[in-house]
This record gives sequence, C-alpha cells and structure tokens, in this order.
Amino acid sequence: MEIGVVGKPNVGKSTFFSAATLVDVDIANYPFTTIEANVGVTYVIAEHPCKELGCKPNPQNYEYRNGLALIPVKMIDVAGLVPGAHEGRGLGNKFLDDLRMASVLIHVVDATGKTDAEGQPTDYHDPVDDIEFLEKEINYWIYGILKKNWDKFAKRIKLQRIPLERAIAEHLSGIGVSENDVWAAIHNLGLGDDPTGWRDEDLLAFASAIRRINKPMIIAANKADAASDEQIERLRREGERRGYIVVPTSAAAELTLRKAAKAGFIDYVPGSSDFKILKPMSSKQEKALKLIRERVLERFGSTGVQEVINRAVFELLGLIPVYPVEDENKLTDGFGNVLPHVHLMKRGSTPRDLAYKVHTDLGEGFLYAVNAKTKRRVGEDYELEFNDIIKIVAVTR
Ligand SMILES: Nc1nc2c(ncn2[C@@H]2O[C@H](COP(=O)(O)OP(=O)(O)OP(=O)(O)O)[C@@H](O)[C@H]2O)c(=O)[nH]1
Ligand SMILES: [Mg+2]
Repeated sequence: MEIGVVGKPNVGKSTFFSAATLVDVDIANYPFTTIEANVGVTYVIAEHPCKELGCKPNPQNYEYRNGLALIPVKMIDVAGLVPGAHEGRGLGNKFLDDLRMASVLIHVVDATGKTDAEGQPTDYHDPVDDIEFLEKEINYWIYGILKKNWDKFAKRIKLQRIPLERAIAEHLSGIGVSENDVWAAIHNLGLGDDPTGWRDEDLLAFASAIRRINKPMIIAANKADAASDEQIERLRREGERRGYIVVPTSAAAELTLRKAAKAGFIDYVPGSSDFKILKPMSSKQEKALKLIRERVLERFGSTGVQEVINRAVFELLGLIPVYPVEDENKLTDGFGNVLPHVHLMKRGSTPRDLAYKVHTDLGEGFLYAVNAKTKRRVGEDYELEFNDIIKIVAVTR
C-alpha cells in the first residue's frame, strides 16, 4: 500500500512528506524544487489493543509508543503539477507514473492563497480552483494510459469476445486497477459493452470514474498556520461540497516538532495536541516551539498531518488493523511474543482473508478462527473489526 502526495508546485508537498517520513528532502519557496520523486516510510497510528487489555506487546512489523500502534506505510512525494501538464506544460505529467501504484492520494493545497496556479508567490489565488485543476490533470493522465492503442484494443476485445472488465483491467493493470474497479466505473457511467462505440468523451468520463474509485483523494489545507479562519472554512466547505475530507494542516509545524523530538528536545507523539520539553534549548528554538503551540496546536488541536494520513488509510481506504495470534489466551505467537504482527485489512474482510495474508497455507487450510477478545469461535462469515485479535485454526500439510 502506498500513499501519494500530490498538488501544484510550492504548496508544501515535500514539507508534508518530510514531516511524515523524517526523510531529508529539498524544501524551498519556489516551484519545481522536487523533480525526482521522494520515497519513504510513514506511519498510520491507531490505539493499540494493549491499552485496553493491559498487555505489553513485542512488535515485529510495527512500532509501539504510549499505548499506540505505529503501522508503517510507504509514502511518495512527486513534482508539482501545473494546469496543462497533460499537454506537456511544466514538467508534464509523466512523473505521475511514480504514483501508478498509489492507492490513495493526499492533495496538498496552499490554504493561504499565496501561491498561484504555477506555484509562484502571489497576493491572492483561490485555492478552491486547485481542487478541480488537479482532478482534471489526473483524469488526463489516466486517459492517456487508456488511450494508448485504444482503437486497436477495442476492436480486438469485440472481435475475440474478451470479457470487457477483464481486458480493461489488464490494460490498466499498470496503475493497479482491478476488474471490480472497471465494472463499477462502467456501471456508474452506463457505458455500453461495445468498447468500439465509446467516444472520446466517454473515455475521459471513464478515466475520471476510475480516478475516483482507484485513487481516492483527501485534501490537506496546508500552511493553515498562515491562513485565516475564513480561508480555511471556505476551503473546507467547498472541498466537502465536492465530496472530499478536508483537514487543515501545518506541515512546517509538524516538521519542526518531529525534528525537535528526534533530537531529544521534546516528547511529541505525532497527531497529539501538545508536546513536553525534555531538555534546554536555545531561546530561539524555544520561541519557535511556543509559537507552534499557540498558533497551531491550540488553534487546530494538532498539526493535522497525522490526521490526514490516518483518515486517508482508515476512512478513504477503509483499512483496519488486525492482530493474528497463535495462543489466544496469552495473545502470543509461537515464540511467546505478545501481538508481534499487525495487518491492515480491508473493512469487510474475514478471518480467512487474514489467514491468507499471514500465509497461503494458512488460508488454504483454514478451518475456523477464535476472537481472542471474546474467546468466541468465529467462522468464515465473520467480519473482522478494528483492532481484532484473531487466532486462526487451520489444517496444514
Ligand atoms: N507557513 C507555512 N509554510 C509552509 C508550510 N509547509 C510548507 N511551507 C513552505 O512552503 C514552501 C514550499 O515548500 P515545499 O515543501 O518545497 O513545497 P512543494 O510542494 O514540495 O514544492 P515543489 O517541490 O516545488 O512542487 C517552503 O518555503 C516551505 O517552507 C506550512 O505548513 N506553513
Ligand atoms: Mg517538493
């Protein structure tokens, strides 16, 4: 699973990325600072079951802090997109290919309106315009992939009577589109099952539907520290009207806090509403942190960065953390480790899906499962819940 960070130039994508991953990257107040994509690991953060159960975990594929599970996910920061990128303006949109496998996108918007459509400093630009422009450029990117050899492709499907959903999903497999995605897009649009009859505008509408299904997007109303309440409220209202979750963020504040925490100056858990000073620092540093407390944490409740990541994964993608165990009484694996592994599962998944995720053999030999919290035996039709702890019983060869 990958999270992509997108937006026009100079809005704070790399600052957001660096805050989220602690990877050092170039950050500067001019467009196209980033050209090659930056890749790193960030964390989604959820309450850990041990908080409720009073256990002490031995995490192997995640981290544990103050009763929270920090679950790693890949994040990618790409170059800025400008209007007309699909016609080659700016850096074009070829670098979007770096986002082929992203399952969710964070659209970073400059909520202050102080960067124009090209990423240049300006007195006022309406950030609401950025929402539609980005949708359009991504639509054209998918359209471009779709359009490649389309006529020949459509004729072949028709002639050889290849199932439409399967053929198009294969055509778009490079961006991680499934047959279900294709089916949903075709049905949402009411497109006919003869692809040779699809007009250009049908293809574009199809690309747009695929984008909504396959690359869901959340909006980070960034530079919130420098934006007025009215600016943020308007962006939130207009974003929500278009179906988006909008979260005010200060990527710059988050970056400062995480760096200060890494250097041992403060105790700060990403996503929280305050920090604790641990050791003396220069008066300049202390002043900067105090400003963050007053202007960001007290005003918004957090810097918003972690909230964006969590909501992208838990709400937009509908993933839930689930912990497999071998001994449901001690919550351990075969080596005595308490809750060593967590898996992010799609909401609606079953214990058998979890079994497959742990190991193919376990999935194939699946008999039943035990919900370790209730000690109840659950079958194949049980829907896994957030923070479930599951023992899988299977016959293995
Ligand atoms: N006030 C404020 N400034 C920010 C914030 N986030 C980023 N900036 C500033 O915005 C400018 C651009 O930041 P970058 O992270 O380089 O932006 P980008 O979107 O990656 O830019 P490109 O790579 O050129 O597309 C820098 O001067 C940052 O310090 C924020 O939350 N608040
Ligand atoms: Mg950048």
